[in-house]
Amino acid sequence: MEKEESSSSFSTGKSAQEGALPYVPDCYVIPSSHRPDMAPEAAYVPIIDFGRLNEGREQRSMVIKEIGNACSRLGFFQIVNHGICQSILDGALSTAFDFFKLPSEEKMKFMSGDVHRPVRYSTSLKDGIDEIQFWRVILKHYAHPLDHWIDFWPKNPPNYRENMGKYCTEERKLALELMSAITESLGLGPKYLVNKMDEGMQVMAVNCYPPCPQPDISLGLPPHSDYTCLTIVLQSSPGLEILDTEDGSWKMVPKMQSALQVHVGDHLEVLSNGRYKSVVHRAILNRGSTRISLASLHSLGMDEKMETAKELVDEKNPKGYKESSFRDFLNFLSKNDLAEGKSFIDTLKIKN
Ligand SMILES: O=C(O)CCC(=O)C(=O)O
Ligand SMILES: [Fe+2]
Repeated sequence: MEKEESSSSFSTGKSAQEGALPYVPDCYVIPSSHRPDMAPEAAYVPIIDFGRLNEGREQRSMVIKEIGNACSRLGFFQIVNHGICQSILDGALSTAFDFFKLPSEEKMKFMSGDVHRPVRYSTSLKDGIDEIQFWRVILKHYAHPLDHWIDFWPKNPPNYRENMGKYCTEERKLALELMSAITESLGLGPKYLVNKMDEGMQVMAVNCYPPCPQPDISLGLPPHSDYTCLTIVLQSSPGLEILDTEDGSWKMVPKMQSALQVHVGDHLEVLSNGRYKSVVHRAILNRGSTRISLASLHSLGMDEKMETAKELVDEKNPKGYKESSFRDFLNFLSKNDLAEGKSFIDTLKIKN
């Protein structure tokens, strides 16, 4: 595939080795200022024992406090004892690996650059002509309500729908419980968003980062925050970095067996009137092995506007954000390039 020199601030137009990996983007070199440190410092990430939420009032209120602290300090935490059994986690990761190993024709059936498509396969963020390509392939599909979407998912590998379906169902239950805990931590009560979340969207981003010959000059995913209320991620190996807003450095999220990562998304920042900030993150690469991450993106319904909770607005804390929906984000994404540093949350901020 020939690629024109991109106008993106990241692009140098250098080509990847021909023929090594057929689906890998051509143009993956990023400017030196954005290149990853190959020995990054580890992030100090809170680990929350989720099981304690249901172990009586006292334990619950301690966990809620821990979640609130993690959301306001980092916008990120890991959860253990989350109730999803290991065989479901393993099954989802292994079927994702198998999907990406399929012959290219099979995956190409889902290829699309249209961000509004409910199921799509892509070799970069958008497939636009003017953008830097990142070293990632992705299958994205809607996942809730499951019986509405599952028939659109890949039929191959043969266990994809069953394994990924089980995983998505469990993830969603967990997301609802987490959202209840989060609204409680904001003083809004556990039921504040229950109905809207019940009717909300779940998008599964199945990310695959093949081994990269030059991980020191490229990225799997550029810095971004998710548009969501929250995102829950399962990874096969480390590779996620989060931006430490205190010192402006990138820190590697340590891998913890069976843990799930929770990202505060833009819509939660809006709801909380900025008390909780969406976490800026990126994916780095390695030479040796393919990394898979399953990001389950949870938001309100397609056209349901997320607004700032009026309970969190007062004279000292005026409303800081405009309302927006998932569709508003998709429209933003179709016109803007995240790789150029465009950020959805910036478009929502009200200058007081
Ligand atoms: O690969 C990862 O760990 C991060 C994935 C991610 O940020 C996303 O899909 O939005
Ligand atoms: Fe993300």
